[in-house]
Amino acid sequence: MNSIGFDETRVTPVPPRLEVKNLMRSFEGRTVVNDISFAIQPGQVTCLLGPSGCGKSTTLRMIAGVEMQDSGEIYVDGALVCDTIFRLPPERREIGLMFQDFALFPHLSVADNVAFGLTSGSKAEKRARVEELLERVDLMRFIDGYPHQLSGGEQQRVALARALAPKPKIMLMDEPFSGLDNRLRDGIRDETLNILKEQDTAVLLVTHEPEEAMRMADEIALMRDGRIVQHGAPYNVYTRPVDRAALAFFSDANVLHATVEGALAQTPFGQFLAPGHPDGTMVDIVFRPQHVRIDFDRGGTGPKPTATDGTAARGVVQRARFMGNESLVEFVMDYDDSILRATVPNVFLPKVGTVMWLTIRRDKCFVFDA
Ligand SMILES: Nc1ncnc2c1ncn2[C@@H]1O[C@H](COP(=O)(O)OP(=O)(O)OP(=O)(O)O)[C@@H](O)[C@H]1O
Repeated sequence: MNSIGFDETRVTPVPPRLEVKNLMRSFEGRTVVNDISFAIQPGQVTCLLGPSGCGKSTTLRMIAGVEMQDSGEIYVDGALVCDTIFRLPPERREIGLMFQDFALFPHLSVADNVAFGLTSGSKAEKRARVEELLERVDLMRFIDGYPHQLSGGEQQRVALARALAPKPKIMLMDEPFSGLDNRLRDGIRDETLNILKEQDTAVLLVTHEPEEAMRMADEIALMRDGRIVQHGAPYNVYTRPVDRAALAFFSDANVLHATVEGALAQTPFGQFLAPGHPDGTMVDIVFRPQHVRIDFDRGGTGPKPTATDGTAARGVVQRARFMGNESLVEFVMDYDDSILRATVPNVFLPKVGTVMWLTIRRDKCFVFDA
């Protein structure tokens, strides 16, 4: 009982719109989806992000009902949709699908394509729903046209309208924007997201592109070898990676190798705290190129050591490239001839062979078991 006499323990929690529990799937003795669990709320976008072959599409196909799991359960609004005994057919799951090849029916008009999934309602009601959706995706002028008369982006918007027509509770999207050219993609991504949020649809988006996941997701589930290795808000997944591979999936990564002595790792950039790593173990100190600071050589010395940046180490410019918003400078380091990369905002293109001193932002480094 709380202070206003309300018994919070008797409130039934609202179940997630989509919940999957312990999904498993093997092909020919190889486990490709390994104990996947997650939940998505209405209006929330979760991205399954991972390299090719890690099991993203298989997970999505099991939720859609076109692939059967070996074990595990799928729930929609708290109701069981599929386990190893019970299986609701795909068309009764109230799930919409969008894929890269959005496969509109070429012989059907735009209106008939959008109406395709509408099974109930009178002819007039169906027509009204089609018009409402085509208005929403700004394609009313094409209502009587055919797919071949539309650009890739317009076809994609028709596919979205078609998927939304039966008012699905959940939208499953498998790399839906990868067939579009860059100029179109950002606009269509944002517009699609606005519409799905507006309709309170729970969205599961599969992608192998970190930028797409960061741009679209409320939550990212990072997958590797059939497992979710990290799950959280994009900011947390990016800034607190669980391991070196998770960090390197989002950006270029520099690595220093060191051995731990007395909970400290000694490196050419000074000491790093390595709590929890026993003495004698090898660790990788990993950091992104944007967290490397560059200083000019001052008669054979670099900047003085500081608590935040540690000791400077000397390197020689091997390559410098202008990348648009930033410049990428590659150094061969004096201490072991390894390569370190630094990015600098705007234009900074030092000549090959220039001697410089590098320091690393200590608070942006991660110490992982090697
Ligand atoms: N029907 C099948 N029979 C045999 N192996 C399969 C089958 N479907 C998928 N696989 C294998 O399962 C693994 C995971 O495939 P899946 O399509 O889920 O990966 P993905 O992460 O979506 O990759 P991509 O981004 O390339 O589509 C792959 O190695 C694939 O070859």
